[in-house]
Amino acid sequence: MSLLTLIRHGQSIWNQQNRFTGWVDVSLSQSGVKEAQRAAQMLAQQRFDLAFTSELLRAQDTLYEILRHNHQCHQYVRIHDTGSQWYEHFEMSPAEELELKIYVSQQLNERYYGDLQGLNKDKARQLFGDDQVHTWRRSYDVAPPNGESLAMTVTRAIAYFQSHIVPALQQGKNVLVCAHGNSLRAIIMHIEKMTASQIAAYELKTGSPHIYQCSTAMEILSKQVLE
Ligand SMILES: O=C(O)[C@@H](CO)OP(=O)(O)O
Repeated sequence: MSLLTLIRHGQSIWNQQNRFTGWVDVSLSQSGVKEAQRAAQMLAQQRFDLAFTSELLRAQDTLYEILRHNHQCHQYVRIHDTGSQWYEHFEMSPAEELELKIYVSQQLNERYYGDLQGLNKDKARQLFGDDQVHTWRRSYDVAPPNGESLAMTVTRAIAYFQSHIVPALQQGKNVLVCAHGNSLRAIIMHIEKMTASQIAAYELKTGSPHIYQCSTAMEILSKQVLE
Protein backbone atom coordinates (compact mmCIF):
# COMPACT_ATOMS: atom_id res chain seq x y z
CA MET A 1 0.00 0.00 0.00
CA SER A 2 1.17 3.55 -0.69
CA LEU A 3 -0.01 7.10 -0.11
CA LEU A 4 -0.51 9.61 -2.88
CA THR A 5 -0.80 13.19 -1.61
CA LEU A 6 -1.90 15.83 -4.10
CA ILE A 7 -1.82 19.50 -3.20
CA ARG A 8 -2.58 22.62 -5.16
CA HIS A 9 -0.13 25.45 -4.43
CA GLY A 10 -1.12 28.19 -1.96
CA GLN A 11 -2.87 31.30 -3.28
CA SER A 12 -0.70 33.19 -5.81
CA ILE A 13 -0.63 36.97 -6.30
CA TRP A 14 -2.67 36.55 -9.49
CA ASN A 15 -5.19 34.22 -7.79
CA GLN A 16 -5.64 37.08 -5.32
CA GLN A 17 -6.01 39.59 -8.16
CA ASN A 18 -8.41 37.22 -10.00
CA ARG A 19 -6.29 37.03 -13.17
CA PHE A 20 -5.81 34.13 -15.59
CA THR A 21 -2.38 32.75 -14.74
CA GLY A 22 -1.55 29.57 -16.66
CA TRP A 23 2.20 29.32 -17.26
CA VAL A 24 3.04 32.84 -16.00
CA ASP A 25 5.45 32.34 -13.11
CA VAL A 26 3.67 34.31 -10.39
CA SER A 27 4.77 33.96 -6.76
CA LEU A 28 2.67 33.11 -3.72
CA SER A 29 0.75 35.91 -2.00
CA GLN A 30 1.18 36.39 1.76
CA SER A 31 -2.02 34.38 2.28
CA GLY A 32 -0.61 31.73 -0.07
CA VAL A 33 2.54 31.41 2.06
CA LYS A 34 0.31 31.01 5.13
CA GLU A 35 -1.75 28.34 3.35
CA ALA A 36 1.45 26.48 2.46
CA GLN A 37 2.60 26.71 6.09
CA ARG A 38 -0.76 25.41 7.27
CA ALA A 39 -0.56 22.47 4.87
CA ALA A 40 2.99 21.85 6.10
CA GLN A 41 1.71 21.54 9.66
CA MET A 42 -1.02 19.12 8.55
CA LEU A 43 1.54 16.95 6.71
CA ALA A 44 4.43 17.33 9.17
CA GLN A 45 4.33 13.72 10.40
CA GLN A 46 3.70 12.09 7.03
CA ARG A 47 6.63 10.24 5.42
CA PHE A 48 7.22 11.02 1.75
CA ASP A 49 9.60 8.92 -0.36
CA LEU A 50 9.62 11.22 -3.36
CA ALA A 51 7.97 14.36 -4.63
CA PHE A 52 6.88 15.80 -7.96
CA THR A 53 6.21 19.38 -8.93
CA SER A 54 5.85 21.66 -11.94
CA GLU A 55 8.30 24.17 -13.36
CA LEU A 56 6.40 27.02 -11.74
CA LEU A 57 7.50 28.86 -8.60
CA ARG A 58 4.15 28.87 -6.81
CA ALA A 59 4.05 25.06 -6.78
CA GLN A 60 7.74 24.69 -5.91
CA ASP A 61 7.58 27.23 -3.09
CA THR A 62 4.57 25.43 -1.60
CA LEU A 63 6.43 22.11 -1.86
CA TYR A 64 9.58 23.46 -0.16
CA GLU A 65 7.48 24.90 2.66
CA ILE A 66 5.98 21.44 3.19
CA LEU A 67 9.32 19.63 3.05
CA ARG A 68 11.12 22.11 5.31
CA HIS A 69 8.60 21.45 8.07
CA ASN A 70 8.34 17.71 7.52
CA HIS A 71 9.69 15.73 10.45
CA GLN A 72 10.62 12.74 8.29
CA CYS A 73 12.44 14.62 5.53
CA HIS A 74 16.02 15.65 6.28
CA GLN A 75 17.37 16.62 2.90
CA TYR A 76 16.07 16.91 -0.60
CA VAL A 77 17.52 17.02 -4.10
CA ARG A 78 15.83 18.66 -7.04
CA ILE A 79 16.08 16.79 -10.33
CA HIS A 80 14.97 18.71 -13.35
CA ASP A 81 15.57 16.27 -16.14
CA THR A 82 13.07 13.59 -15.29
CA GLY A 83 13.88 11.65 -18.46
CA SER A 84 17.44 10.72 -17.60
CA GLN A 85 17.01 9.11 -14.13
CA TRP A 86 20.81 9.49 -13.89
CA TYR A 87 21.20 8.80 -10.22
CA GLU A 88 19.60 5.38 -10.45
CA HIS A 89 22.66 4.03 -12.28
CA PHE A 90 24.74 4.36 -9.12
CA GLU A 91 24.56 2.33 -5.99
CA MET A 92 23.40 4.67 -3.27
CA SER A 93 25.08 5.12 0.10
CA PRO A 94 22.79 5.10 3.19
CA ALA A 95 23.12 8.91 3.36
CA GLU A 96 22.04 9.26 -0.26
CA GLU A 97 19.08 7.01 0.35
CA LEU A 98 17.83 9.52 2.91
CA GLU A 99 17.61 12.19 0.24
CA LEU A 100 14.14 12.88 -0.96
CA LYS A 101 14.17 13.29 -4.74
CA ILE A 102 12.04 16.07 -6.19
CA TYR A 103 11.21 15.65 -9.87
CA VAL A 104 10.33 18.85 -11.71
CA SER A 105 8.33 18.62 -14.91
CA GLN A 106 6.60 20.98 -17.30
CA GLN A 107 3.99 18.24 -17.78
CA LEU A 108 2.65 19.09 -14.31
CA ASN A 109 2.35 22.81 -15.12
CA GLU A 110 -0.98 24.60 -14.90
CA ARG A 111 -3.15 24.48 -18.00
CA TYR A 112 -1.69 26.91 -20.58
CA TYR A 113 -4.25 29.74 -20.80
CA GLY A 114 -2.95 31.25 -24.08
CA ASP A 115 -4.15 34.77 -24.89
CA LEU A 116 -6.12 34.99 -21.63
CA GLN A 117 -3.00 34.91 -19.43
CA GLY A 118 -2.77 38.09 -17.37
CA LEU A 119 -6.38 39.13 -18.01
CA ASN A 120 -8.66 39.78 -15.02
CA LYS A 121 -11.46 37.15 -15.01
CA ASP A 122 -14.23 39.73 -14.37
CA LYS A 123 -12.87 41.89 -17.20
CA ALA A 124 -12.88 38.76 -19.42
CA ARG A 125 -16.58 38.24 -18.57
CA GLN A 126 -17.33 41.86 -19.58
CA LEU A 127 -15.44 41.43 -22.85
CA PHE A 128 -16.60 37.94 -23.87
CA GLY A 129 -19.68 37.19 -21.74
CA ASP A 130 -20.21 34.87 -18.73
CA ASP A 131 -20.99 31.76 -20.78
CA GLN A 132 -17.93 32.01 -23.00
CA VAL A 133 -15.62 32.56 -20.03
CA HIS A 134 -17.20 29.68 -18.13
CA THR A 135 -16.77 27.46 -21.20
CA TRP A 136 -13.09 28.40 -21.50
CA ARG A 137 -12.51 27.79 -17.77
CA ARG A 138 -14.53 24.66 -17.10
CA SER A 139 -15.53 22.86 -20.27
CA TYR A 140 -13.57 19.70 -20.97
CA ASP A 141 -12.56 20.14 -24.56
CA VAL A 142 -12.90 23.80 -25.53
CA ALA A 143 -9.51 25.54 -25.50
CA PRO A 144 -9.14 29.27 -24.73
CA PRO A 145 -7.65 31.24 -27.68
CA ASN A 146 -4.14 29.86 -28.34
CA GLY A 147 -4.26 27.90 -25.10
CA GLU A 148 -4.92 24.36 -23.84
CA SER A 149 -8.28 22.73 -23.13
CA LEU A 150 -8.56 20.59 -20.00
CA ALA A 151 -8.51 17.56 -22.33
CA MET A 152 -5.08 18.63 -23.63
CA THR A 153 -3.85 19.12 -20.06
CA VAL A 154 -5.19 15.67 -19.15
CA THR A 155 -3.22 14.09 -22.02
CA ARG A 156 0.16 15.48 -20.93
CA ALA A 157 -0.40 15.27 -17.15
CA ILE A 158 -1.66 11.67 -17.30
CA ALA A 159 1.19 10.59 -19.58
CA TYR A 160 3.56 11.86 -16.88
CA PHE A 161 1.50 10.36 -14.05
CA GLN A 162 1.60 6.94 -15.73
CA SER A 163 5.28 6.97 -16.58
CA HIS A 164 6.72 8.54 -13.41
CA ILE A 165 4.25 8.47 -10.52
CA VAL A 166 2.39 5.17 -10.92
CA PRO A 167 5.60 3.05 -10.93
CA ALA A 168 6.64 4.62 -7.60
CA LEU A 169 3.21 3.99 -6.08
CA GLN A 170 3.30 0.39 -7.30
CA GLN A 171 6.57 -0.05 -5.40
CA GLY A 172 4.76 1.02 -2.22
CA LYS A 173 6.33 4.51 -2.12
CA ASN A 174 4.61 7.52 -0.59
CA VAL A 175 4.41 10.27 -3.17
CA LEU A 176 3.76 13.99 -2.81
CA VAL A 177 2.62 15.96 -5.87
CA CYS A 178 2.49 19.72 -5.56
CA ALA A 179 0.96 21.24 -8.68
CA HIS A 180 -1.96 23.30 -9.99
CA GLY A 181 -5.74 23.48 -10.13
CA ASN A 182 -6.06 22.06 -13.63
CA SER A 183 -3.09 19.65 -13.77
CA LEU A 184 -4.36 18.13 -10.50
CA ARG A 185 -7.96 18.05 -11.75
CA ALA A 186 -6.55 15.99 -14.65
CA ILE A 187 -4.96 13.50 -12.25
CA ILE A 188 -8.02 13.38 -9.98
CA MET A 189 -10.29 12.77 -12.97
CA HIS A 190 -8.07 9.87 -13.99
CA ILE A 191 -7.65 8.17 -10.60
CA GLU A 192 -11.26 8.70 -9.49
CA LYS A 193 -12.54 7.69 -12.95
CA MET A 194 -14.67 10.84 -13.23
CA THR A 195 -16.59 11.83 -16.33
CA ALA A 196 -15.95 15.11 -18.17
CA SER A 197 -19.01 16.67 -16.52
CA GLN A 198 -17.99 15.47 -13.03
CA ILE A 199 -14.53 17.02 -13.34
CA ALA A 200 -16.05 20.24 -14.74
CA ALA A 201 -17.84 20.69 -11.42
CA TYR A 202 -14.84 19.74 -9.25
CA GLU A 203 -13.02 22.74 -7.74
CA LEU A 204 -9.72 22.37 -5.92
CA LYS A 205 -8.95 24.72 -3.05
CA THR A 206 -5.46 26.17 -2.74
CA GLY A 207 -3.29 24.54 -0.07
CA SER A 208 -5.70 21.71 0.76
CA PRO A 209 -4.07 18.23 0.66
CA HIS A 210 -5.89 15.29 -0.94
CA ILE A 211 -4.53 12.02 0.47
CA TYR A 212 -5.27 8.75 -1.37
CA GLN A 213 -4.39 5.29 -0.08
CA CYS A 214 -3.53 3.15 -3.11
CA SER A 215 -3.06 -0.59 -3.48
CA THR A 216 -0.10 -1.84 -5.53
CA ALA A 217 -2.63 -2.57 -8.29
CA MET A 218 -3.44 1.17 -8.16
CA GLU A 219 -6.93 0.80 -6.70
CA ILE A 220 -7.95 3.74 -4.54
CA LEU A 221 -8.65 2.36 -1.06
CA SER A 222 -9.51 5.65 0.62
CA LYS A 223 -9.49 9.40 0.09
CA GLN A 224 -9.16 12.14 2.66
CA VAL A 225 -9.22 15.89 2.02
CA LEU A 226 -7.58 18.02 4.73
CA GLU A 227 -8.93 21.57 5.06
O1 LIG B 1 -5.75 31.13 -13.94
C1 LIG B 1 -5.37 29.94 -13.87
O2 LIG B 1 -4.26 29.54 -14.26
C2 LIG B 1 -6.30 28.90 -13.26
C3 LIG B 1 -5.93 28.56 -11.85
O3 LIG B 1 -5.78 29.66 -11.03
O4 LIG B 1 -7.58 29.46 -13.30
P1 LIG B 1 -8.97 28.66 -13.45
O5 LIG B 1 -9.36 28.22 -12.05
O6 LIG B 1 -9.86 29.70 -14.00
O7 LIG B 1 -8.77 27.50 -14.39
